[in-house]
Amino acid sequence: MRKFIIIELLSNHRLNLLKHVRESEVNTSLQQLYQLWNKKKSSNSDKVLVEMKRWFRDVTLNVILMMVVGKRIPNSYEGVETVEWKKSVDEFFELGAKFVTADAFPFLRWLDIGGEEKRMKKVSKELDQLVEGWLREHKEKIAENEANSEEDFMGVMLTKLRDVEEHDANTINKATNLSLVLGGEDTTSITMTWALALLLNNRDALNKVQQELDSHVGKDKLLVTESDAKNLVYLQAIIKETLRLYPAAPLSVTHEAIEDYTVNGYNISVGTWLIFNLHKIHRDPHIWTNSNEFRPERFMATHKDFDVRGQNFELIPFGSGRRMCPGVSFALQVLQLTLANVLHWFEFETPSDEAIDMREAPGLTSPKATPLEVYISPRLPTFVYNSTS
Ligand code: HEM
Repeated sequence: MRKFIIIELLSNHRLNLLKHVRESEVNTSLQQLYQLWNKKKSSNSDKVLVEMKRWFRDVTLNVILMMVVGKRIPNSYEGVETVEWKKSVDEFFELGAKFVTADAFPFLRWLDIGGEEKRMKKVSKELDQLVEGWLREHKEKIAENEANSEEDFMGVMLTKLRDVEEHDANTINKATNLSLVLGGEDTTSITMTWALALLLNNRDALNKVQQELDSHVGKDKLLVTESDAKNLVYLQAIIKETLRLYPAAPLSVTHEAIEDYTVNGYNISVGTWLIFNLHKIHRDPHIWTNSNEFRPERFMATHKDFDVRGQNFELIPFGSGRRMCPGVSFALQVLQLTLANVLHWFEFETPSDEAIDMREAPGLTSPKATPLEVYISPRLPTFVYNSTS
């Protein structure tokens, strides 16, 4: 399934073919944000308060949903949540990060202390019903018009799994598409939320990236394209520094040893769970000077040749090796394109010019975590927003 996903969806070749989806979704979301600003601005102030965490989440979800199941969701950053199933997704992540007694003491599992297993079963059912609905719609669409069947990944999978027994084919299709939505949405949008929060606390870096945009793109051009974004080296350094300080999966994904082996002098026996503390590795003071500070410049000087694709073990926000994140290229494209555009289109300010308390974790998706509410105002001349290209 990993190979299939990479070949059919996440390879550089496939991603290039889907460039228009990313550019169009980012453009639509920016237009909506601009319209929101236009509607809410007052005669005494051109600043409008927006919940950017929700905006980042909506744009990421729309890019992924369009590619995977050919769907979009309505905006939620204007106030109320518009899609009921996001609550199930939030609960999924909350439960995934929870310490469950039975993980450490399996013999206590039958007691389900804290009731987490019961909640997990409930969430799993809700998410299954969601993706079941998408699958049903796809089948109905194909029954009406076979020609449209391969417009998105779920459609491609339906064709490829034609010869597999129906119950198994449905399970494989639902599980694969759900794992893509769950694996890609939260991680990518959290990283953008952290990046903006870090930039708001480091105004020099914010000014510098906007200057880079002005010199490479120019204030008379509305949309930053993916080919423009490739040349924004300071923005890329900001993304790496954000992924270093706030890896979206700080403890990565738990691995289980499938055989006995020795690593670095430690004997690991079969069945052992291995949890990678990426947060700690990324802040190792022996590797990173001023390891807790946000210094994107390090990726243009001392760590110029470091990338995040699993080759430099000191920086592995996407993991490394044969189970590393297959969505790395796609995630980097979405991060670069969305951040480049939103920083090009708008000025940002925190309410009452206060620094954001990073311990309050604006990046977390949990409904209890702090939203990232900031003032936005346009930074390009009005005629540019009114132009269509
Ligand atoms: C900033 C964005 C992202 C980060 C930081 C991230 C990070 C990770 C990490 C740390 C792992 C575990 C690697 C390991 O087990 O060693 C992982 C696995 C995975 N990621 Fe991502 N990811 C991101 C975006 C995405 C996207 C956009 C997708 C798909 C559209 C995706 C799909 C997956 C899948 C399917 C796996 C499981 C792979 C396997 O078990 O073989 N991720 N990701």
